[in-house]
Amino acid sequence: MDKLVIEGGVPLQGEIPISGAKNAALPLMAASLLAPGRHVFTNVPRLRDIRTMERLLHHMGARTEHQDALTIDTSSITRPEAPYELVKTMRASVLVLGPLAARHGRARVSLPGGCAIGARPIDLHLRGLQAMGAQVDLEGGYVHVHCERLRGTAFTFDQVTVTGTENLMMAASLAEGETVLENAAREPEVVDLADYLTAMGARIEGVGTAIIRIRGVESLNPGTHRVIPDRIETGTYLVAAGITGGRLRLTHCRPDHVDAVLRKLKDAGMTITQDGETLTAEASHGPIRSINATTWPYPGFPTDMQAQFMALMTLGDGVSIIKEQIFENRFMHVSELRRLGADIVLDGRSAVVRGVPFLSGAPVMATDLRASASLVLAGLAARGRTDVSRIYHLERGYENLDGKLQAVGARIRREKE
Ligand SMILES: CC(=O)N[C@H]1[C@@H](OP(=O)(O)OP(=O)(O)OC[C@H]2O[C@@H](n3ccc(=O)[nH]c3=O)[C@H](O)[C@@H]2O)O[C@H](CO)[C@@H](O)[C@@H]1O
Ligand SMILES: C=C(OP(=O)(O)O)C(=O)O
Repeated sequence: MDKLVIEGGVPLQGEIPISGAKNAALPLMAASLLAPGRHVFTNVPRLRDIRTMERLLHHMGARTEHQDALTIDTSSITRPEAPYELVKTMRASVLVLGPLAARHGRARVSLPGGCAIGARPIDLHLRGLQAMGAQVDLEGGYVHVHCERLRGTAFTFDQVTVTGTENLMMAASLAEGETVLENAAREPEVVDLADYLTAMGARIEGVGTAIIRIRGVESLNPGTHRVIPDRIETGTYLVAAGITGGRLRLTHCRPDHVDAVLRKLKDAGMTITQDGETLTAEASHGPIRSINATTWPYPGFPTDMQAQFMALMTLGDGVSIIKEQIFENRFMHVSELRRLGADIVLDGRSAVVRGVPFLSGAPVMATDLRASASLVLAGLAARGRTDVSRIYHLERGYENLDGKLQAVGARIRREKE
């Protein structure tokens, strides 16, 4: 297994191209199950999660090829199931549930189980499918879904759920009649999925708002689609500029998708300018200002940026309170950041971060993707050497992280553990 070795203290300078969004590409890949034939996606990042979704689709009988574009041929889906071995490595596998139920009338999908950031149940996905007429049974750790053609329904989510909204939107696209989803997620990845579904022939209104209306159609056709830029990768590299005292130009991004993050980083003293699809971020000339942040569903501050923002706040000039509202246990980075010298106290769903003058390198490891990213950021700023273990988490979600950082001057390399 590889680890990342970072010699910190270099202000990063240069240009980083932003990749396509993992969390947009995964539901798009699942959507390919809705229409037999050849689906073509461009700007798909090369990541472990994308390969896992490919393996899952192969298991069902699809063929895939990832050259410049990712092509998925779903002409022959013979096994509508998602086995535990694949689902356990990637929760987003649950996104195949809606499309399989809608097109095949049956699905057998392993329950994803808990993970490092919280319990993450899928009860709302299942209740939505039941409301559309599906029979849902849990047996042997698997969800079994059976249905004739799904029926449109009115469904209100108790809680905003991104993949839940995506699953039901896909299912409703082929259902009989109209479905109204209330308290739906408004994330850009949901909008990107709706754009592709619409291109396939689906009739969807209200996407990007809390109420989505879907009028089911008899069948959909495969198409071609470009995946939106990754807003979390964008945010992570913005913090990299701020935490190292550097200046980075991020190209191929969607500045409008990172509004809440930009506001917080500007409040913290960074200068960030926008020119079309490029963001230029420069660290604060004085000390980093400590500011508070609370995570919310989009368009609020994203939970997927909480750990990286906390890394920045460890070097703030005062006290920052960071509140996590989405996941009950998304503070696994705190104990590791402390190993680098950070002063953080947890109080329920809040972290109280007292800025310190500097961080010092140390061996660290993390148990989830964004926590690992926060440790890389802290390591880039720390004095001395930081070894970040278990980088398979990072490989789930960051395309060529070490290569992109090396290109802007970071002293970062892979070594065998
Ligand atoms: C592949 C993907 O897109 N992953 C993202 C997606 O995850 P994911 O879609 O799994 O996260 P959700 O939006 O569903 O989770 C939000 C909250 O709702 C709860 N919940 C969710 C579903 C359900 O049936 N019951 C329930 O109680 C969850 O436990 C959590 O507390 O959105 C999260 C929140 O922005 C991000 O952190 C993840 O990166
Ligand atoms: C939590 C994340 O991913 P997943 O939902 O796939 O676990 C993430 O992208 O930060």
